[in-house]
Amino acid sequence: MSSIVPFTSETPFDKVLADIREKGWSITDDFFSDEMVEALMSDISDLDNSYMKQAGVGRSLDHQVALERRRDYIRWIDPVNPARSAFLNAMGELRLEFNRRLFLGLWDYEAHFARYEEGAFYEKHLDAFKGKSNRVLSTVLYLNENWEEGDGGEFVLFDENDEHKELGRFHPKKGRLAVFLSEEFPHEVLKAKRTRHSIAGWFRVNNNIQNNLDPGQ
Ligand SMILES: O=C(O)CCC(=O)C(=O)O
Ligand SMILES: [Fe+2]
Repeated sequence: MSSIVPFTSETPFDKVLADIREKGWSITDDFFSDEMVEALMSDISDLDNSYMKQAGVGRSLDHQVALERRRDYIRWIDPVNPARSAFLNAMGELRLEFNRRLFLGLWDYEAHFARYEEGAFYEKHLDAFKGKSNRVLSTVLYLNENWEEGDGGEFVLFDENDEHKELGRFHPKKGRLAVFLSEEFPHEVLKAKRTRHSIAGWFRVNNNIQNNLDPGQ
């Protein structure tokens, strides 16, 4: 076990759970302790692009790199050091809370670091298509110190019933956590004007689609 204290609040999950129950999405600042977010940021900052891969779109055999649609570098997270272990454990606790209090039956959680270099973006998309994916809830934790107006890279969330109606634009600022229903909410990442770091993740159910447990992308 690591010695990183993940949360500062005594009741870290309440707001996220209430938001998801009421509207299906949540933006929460300071969900994790500064210590946790800073450990994750220093971890990803040390990763050279050559240890990451150009992200693609589509799953499994349909998977392809599509630079006109997204331009981030990713690295999947395994519990190989204290920061990554603490993060996966904390998200595991959140998973259990979702199951206890909202009966979502979430089976596991997968996540990757993402790096958007200057000029990178991710066009509007859904993280899961109905009946085609095990992804139920998407999460994005932002790691960037001092993100300012003009730095671009906003996360834009759209209405579940009208993909042209914006629900909000959010800076990818340090410690901010976005959570939303993967099949319901279109979203995009606007062009970043400086390097932008985050951790994107998905809580999944075990639908056993085509005898495959949703292979990582
Ligand atoms: O980084 C973000 O704000 C969103 C990333 C995203 O939509 C994804 O990786 O699927
Ligand atoms: Fe997404």
